[in-house]
Amino acid sequence: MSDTLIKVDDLSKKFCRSLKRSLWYGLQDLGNELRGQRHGGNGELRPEEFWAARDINFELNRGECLGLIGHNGAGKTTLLRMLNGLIKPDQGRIEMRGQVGALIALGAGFNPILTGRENIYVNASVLGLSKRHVDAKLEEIIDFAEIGEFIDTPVRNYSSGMNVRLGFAVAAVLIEPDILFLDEVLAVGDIGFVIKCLNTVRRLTENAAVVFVSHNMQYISSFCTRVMVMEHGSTLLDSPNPAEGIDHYYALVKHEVQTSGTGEALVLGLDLLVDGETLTGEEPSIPQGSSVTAMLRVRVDGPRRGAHVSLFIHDETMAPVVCTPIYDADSRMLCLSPGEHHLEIPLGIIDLNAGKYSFVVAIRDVKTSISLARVQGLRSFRVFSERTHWGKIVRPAIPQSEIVTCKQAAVTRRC
Ligand SMILES: Nc1ncnc2c1ncn2[C@@H]1O[C@H](COP(=O)(O)OP(=O)(O)OP(=O)(O)O)[C@@H](O)[C@H]1O
Repeated sequence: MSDTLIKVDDLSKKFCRSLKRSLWYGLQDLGNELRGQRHGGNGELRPEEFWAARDINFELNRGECLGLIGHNGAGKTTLLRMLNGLIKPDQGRIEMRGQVGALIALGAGFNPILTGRENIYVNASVLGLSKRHVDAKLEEIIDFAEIGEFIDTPVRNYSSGMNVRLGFAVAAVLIEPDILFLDEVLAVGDIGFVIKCLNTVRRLTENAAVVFVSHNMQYISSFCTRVMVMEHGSTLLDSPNPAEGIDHYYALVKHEVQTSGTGEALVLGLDLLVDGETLTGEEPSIPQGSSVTAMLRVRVDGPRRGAHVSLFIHDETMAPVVCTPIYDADSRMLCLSPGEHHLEIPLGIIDLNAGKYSFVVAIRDVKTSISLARVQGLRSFRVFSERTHWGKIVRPAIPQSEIVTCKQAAVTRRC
């Protein structure tokens, strides 16, 4: 039988862009509430108001981890704040069962003038936990947070990383929650702490319902059993297949085509052949492991000495991941003479991690290396796979028969 811990029905929250108006509306709403009326019941917006979250519905069972993804301002934190009771919804219902732990933004609800130790006790008493319970867990919390003697320093003197360490330790170790909300908390931790947190999230998810907000698709892919994609406060997709949710999210990322250089060369077009077929559509999905050929058309108007051309693949943050310098038959950089050129460039097997990518074409003067044309954000595409792995390149699975076991090494380790 399913063990539903969170049930959300038609949840909506609106905000006002103008502070002055928002204060006035707040007073109006208070007056209405005192008279037993509730503003927004029929879903209307007053001037300068907008829906930060709109008609959100989901149920989450014990053992499930829901990943919330979407652009900045999509409404993820607003949803989490409503779930955690930090802000009141304008419409809809939330039902939750069990102890809730939450780490939303960096705050974690700590009082800056109290020490870490004092904050642990205050947090515990707010949650109705006894002093005995905290005493028994205190060392474990301090150990987990790895903040040593800083436990007796006021929290206002903590670095953002220390704040998160203590917040995570309280949420995970002290509370042992049935429901856990995590909002981008791992963004400021160092790698050692992040790995520890991720292992803890995995352990907690076995026995809790977790809602996890992150812009890191590797985290989402590794830990979430479901993904909800949000845009402008609404749910675009709620999928039990994280790979589908992540691919949908990448489809929302727009790569602007930008051109620079002296203008003495032009990129006329770039088509992709995937497993021998020309790829159509504005932003196609290429299954990981496909064989891809780039068909590049360029025109060089000058200089007479010729031009070199390079092709790069950039990821969704525009960081370069693949560089393809183009050589001639003598293994020298291909030199394009003035005129129009059609180049067929085999890129081989696409072993990129699932994600969104685009091409950059750079054409440079052979002699001076001055950029004649550089086009970026060209022919964006998505690589699709059932799993978003860690790292940029995913090597093909190695059959077990090819893995050599080194017995000597095993003996050495035992010693
Ligand atoms: N207290 C507030 N008053 C007015 N507008 C707000 C308030 N809190 C959030 N917003 C607005 O609501 C929208 C949703 O914000 P929210 O923080 O939920 O987005 P998000 O998806 O968590 O974004 P990010 O990925 O940047 O954290 C944004 O336009 C934001 O500016």
